[in-house]
Amino acid sequence: MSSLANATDTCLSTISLAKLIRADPEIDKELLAACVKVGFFYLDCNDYESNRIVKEVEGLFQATRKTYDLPQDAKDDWIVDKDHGEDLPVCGYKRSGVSNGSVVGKKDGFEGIMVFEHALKTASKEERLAAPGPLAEQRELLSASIHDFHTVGLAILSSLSRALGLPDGQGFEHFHRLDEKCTTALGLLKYRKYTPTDEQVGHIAHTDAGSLSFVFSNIGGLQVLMPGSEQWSFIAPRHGCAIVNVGDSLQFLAGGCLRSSLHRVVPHADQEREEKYTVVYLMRPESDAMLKDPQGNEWRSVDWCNKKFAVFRADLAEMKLGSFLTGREGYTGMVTPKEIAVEMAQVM
Ligand SMILES: O=C(O)CCC(=O)C(=O)O
Ligand SMILES: [Fe+2]
Repeated sequence: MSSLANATDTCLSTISLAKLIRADPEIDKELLAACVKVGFFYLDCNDYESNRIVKEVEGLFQATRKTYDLPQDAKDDWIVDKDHGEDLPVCGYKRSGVSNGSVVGKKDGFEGIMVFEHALKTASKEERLAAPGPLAEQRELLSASIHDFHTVGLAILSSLSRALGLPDGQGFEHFHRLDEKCTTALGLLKYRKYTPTDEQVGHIAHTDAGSLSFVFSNIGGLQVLMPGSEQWSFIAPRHGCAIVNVGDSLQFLAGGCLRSSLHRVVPHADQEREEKYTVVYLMRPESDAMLKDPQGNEWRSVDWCNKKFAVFRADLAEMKLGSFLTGREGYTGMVTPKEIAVEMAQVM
């Protein structure tokens, strides 16, 4: 269906974080337009508080690289392969290749670590953080950056609520109160270097379960299916900018008027030379927030997240049932190895 052969870098709106935090009136309209049309935008963090977030993200990349350089055994100690119960661990790890990937017949090509916001906040300060060494050593950085991302997320949610004219007290931010129990997590991902014979490649096409995702990567590979087309386009990483997207929960809270966009990660020419690392803040509503999907079914926020994870882990036949994964009935948005070969040959 889709062809990588025509894939190009897409052009997204850029929102200034400094203006957003100042609640500049222009921003409300710009942000709403971006979230209605594409559901993806760049958030330029370079102009905010002497680059605080940019520096934090650099620190997180360093800690991520160190963590993935640990021996496999040390990472396996943190494996989590089950639903989010009521009490989340501080940290969970998944190996590469445990789910379906973005290429037909291949498994996923990334290792992932999730650091859960609520568990991190409530963890005993007297004890060492229950996380791999390089992350436990960076507890302050993890806490500070997660706090900053939450603040930025609330500013986006308030801006969208203003732009939509939601009554006072009913804005999206009220479903994301600081300190309430939630499945919000900081994801630290490492994608394998790409070789055509590798059986583990990319990240399957999906919409995000939560409200807002903030993605930072060293190299390309992330693609969005542009609304109203069958064209997948690369979203190039930009220094100091988060690539922000709307997830299912916010789409549901907004009654469908904000777009939870379909995206995936496929090999990019840069990935033949180096591994792709991603730092992603996955902001999700409070666990007890109630959501209504497009079919009118009601979900507790935590149950919607768990449903998505179960689909991620399922075999292909089960994945295709319903529209949980991609928002489209039976659609998996996979590419063929041939399409990748054509794309790579064009770029070289
Ligand atoms: O690694 C990326 O570029 C995207 C990651 C992503 O889509 C996710 O974690 O939900
Ligand atoms: Fe995603």
